Amino acid sequence: MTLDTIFAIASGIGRSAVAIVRISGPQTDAVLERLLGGRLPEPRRAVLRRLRDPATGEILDQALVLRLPGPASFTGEDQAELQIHGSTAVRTALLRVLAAMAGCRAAEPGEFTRRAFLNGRLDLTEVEGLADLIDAETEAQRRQALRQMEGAIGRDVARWRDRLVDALAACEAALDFADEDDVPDDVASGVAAATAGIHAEIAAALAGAARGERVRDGFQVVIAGPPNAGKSTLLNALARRDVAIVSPIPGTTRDLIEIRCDLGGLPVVFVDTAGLRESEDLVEREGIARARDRVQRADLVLWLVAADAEASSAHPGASRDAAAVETWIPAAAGIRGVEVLTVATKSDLGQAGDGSLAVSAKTGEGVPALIARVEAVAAAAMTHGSDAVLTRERHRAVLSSVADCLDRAALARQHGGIELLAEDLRLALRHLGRMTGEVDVEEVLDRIFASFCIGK
Ligand SMILES: Nc1nc2c(ncn2[C@@H]2O[C@H](COP(=O)(O)OP(=O)(O)OP(=O)(O)O)[C@@H](O)[C@H]2O)c(=O)[nH]1
Ligand SMILES: [K+]
Ligand SMILES: [Mg+2]
Repeated sequence: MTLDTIFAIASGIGRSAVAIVRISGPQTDAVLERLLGGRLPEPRRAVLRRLRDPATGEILDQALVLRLPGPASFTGEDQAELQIHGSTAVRTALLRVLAAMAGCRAAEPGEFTRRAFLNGRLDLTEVEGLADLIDAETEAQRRQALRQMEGAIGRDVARWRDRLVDALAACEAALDFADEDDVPDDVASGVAAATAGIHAEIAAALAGAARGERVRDGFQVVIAGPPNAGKSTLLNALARRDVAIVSPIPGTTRDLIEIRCDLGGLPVVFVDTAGLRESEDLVEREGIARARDRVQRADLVLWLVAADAEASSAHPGASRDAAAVETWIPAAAGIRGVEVLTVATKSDLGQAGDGSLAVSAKTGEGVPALIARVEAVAAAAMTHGSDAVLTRERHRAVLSSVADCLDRAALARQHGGIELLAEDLRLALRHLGRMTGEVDVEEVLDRIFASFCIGK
């Protein structure tokens, strides 16, 4: 099977001073020869050359040309990179000429990385780390993605794998030599010690998984409270732009509105929600249902109570005293098991209850203090202890299956035979192989590569 040679602009869309065109595949040198009119540059040395349309001889551009022969390239194949001028006209002309060359075609999103994976240059977790690094918006995300791209997960998986393979080999040796089905004592205790050790390490990794996922997806702060508490006004103040509609009419907001922020290098997502109250309006009820759902999945809820709460409260008989309102409303709204920070809004209109943060989105008073509080809570949740290793739900699912197999292996050792024990260890190894992509995972691959941009 001969592979196509693929090409793509790797430097993003739109006009720029310089654009980078990447080429990878068996025809790379032939393509370069034709574009340069003979004489290939030395490997890994940047040279300034003219690019020509081989069909007409017309000069397309001057480019910095880099030839990167495989297998020591990103994809593992012969590769080249052309730094051209980043105008639409130059890009279009070069892409047209490349597309016309035999065996060449435009790359699919993530196709360079897919080839790197298939050629063993990256394992699946490193591919994920690379995808996250390209998407990283904050320092915490950059650090975490870089660690993963450099093989942090792969190294743990390799250690667990080695020890499982040893344990399995001991079982199989015992199977070959024992006359009966019982596990010889010395083999059994050695295998038990190994699997218990691996199990403990996997449990520790799983315990830190939520932290890693939070860094990747952002710490979720949901702004909730009764209608007209000033939720949308606060979101706009945090975003410093007019994201959400504000009005004196209670029940203005229906959709969830998200903004992503960088608080001291940590990714934080603020979500504005529909005011919580009983409503007959079909659309508002749907908005309230979405708000409740989002509140339950929040890392932190900002419960907003207005200084003029009585006027806007949805609850008949609500106390005029803001302090009393704040103590019963989050629980009355069914918020449980989620960290809640009560915020007294519209402080320009009156006195807030004691103990709560007072803000006025109108004057800006108290907003920096609120941001500092949120940042402190987010920092405690995301940077506590050692750096997290697992960063995706996929990792958690794979390692949970491995842990289940090890639990079964422990039972097999006590109650079953060595055959069963060996089978559970084999299964554990198979599951572990899904983590790094050694075991066939086409569906996972398609999902991961589809999220890449073109040219990577
Ligand atoms: N004086 C004053 N008025 C405010 C402040 N924040 C909001 N308001 C006013 O309060 C009213 C309601 O504000 P919104 O931001 O729409 O309130 P909300 O909580 O999003 O309301 P719903 O989306 O309907 O649940 C508007 O008239 C705002 O101008 C504030 O800090 N001070
Ligand atoms: K409103
Ligand atoms: Mg609103």
